[in-house]
Amino acid sequence: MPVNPLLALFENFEQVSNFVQHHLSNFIGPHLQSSGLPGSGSLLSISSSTKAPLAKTTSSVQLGDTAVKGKSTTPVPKEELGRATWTLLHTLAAQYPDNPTRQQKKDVKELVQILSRMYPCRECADHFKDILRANPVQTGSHAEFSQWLCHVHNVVNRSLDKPVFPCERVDARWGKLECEQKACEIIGSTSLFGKI
Ligand SMILES: Cc1cc2nc3c(=O)[nH]c(=O)nc-3n(C[C@H](O)[C@H](O)[C@H](O)COP(=O)(O)OP(=O)(O)OC[C@H]3O[C@@H](n4cnc5c(N)ncnc54)[C@H](O)[C@@H]3O)c2cc1C
Repeated sequence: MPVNPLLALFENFEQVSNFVQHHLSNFIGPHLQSSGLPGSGSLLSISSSTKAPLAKTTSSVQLGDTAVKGKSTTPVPKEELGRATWTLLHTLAAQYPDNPTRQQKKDVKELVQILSRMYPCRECADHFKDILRANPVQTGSHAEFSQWLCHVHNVVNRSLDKPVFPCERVDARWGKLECEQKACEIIGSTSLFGKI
């Protein structure tokens, strides 16, 4: 029986997506979905355009023999993707421990490298690769990682003629998630599992 090439494409996409989700879940933990992000309307926000409309969805899209329910039909704008990605990275940095384990340092480095290869905006990914070459990721502690991230975000800001963010205020802008009983603590934290 002939194989539908679209099905093969979807299977590949699903594998990549699962891989990225697996890496991200190492940092965010299983409770992110039920938590709100703090500070999204913060006074320290330097952007005036944070309310991009969400991509439209349809209840059912016909693709050959396959019905894909609830999938987005509108491409995500570069700006929206950027805001979502920075939110993920800064929130992760806010939760990154003062004394990370070796595994956590390795994971965060890998995550950043994977982003620079797989970020779904080619121009941005290539730009980010150059930035990483000049600014290797700093993972020694919460302060190191969040300041490094603020710095590289500012490098991108400058290249886009956006205002530079004052990095001494990064902890005020990007707080930790509010979760009961340390439920948002990233997996592998020294306090939960001991040092690796
Ligand atoms: C890795 C990466 C590379 C990108 N490269 C490109 C590119 O080459 N070309 C392109 O057009 N777009 C690129 N983008 C998208 C771009 O950076 C913005 O996300 C997008 O233009 C939307 O900008 P924004 O003004 O809404 O705020 P964003 O830059 O998305 O920032 C979101 C919020 O973060 C806060 N913030 C801003 N700067 C900092 C900082 N330094 N530290 C901490 N918090 C801060 C502000 O409150 C701001 O509202 C890239 C995004 C990422 C994640």
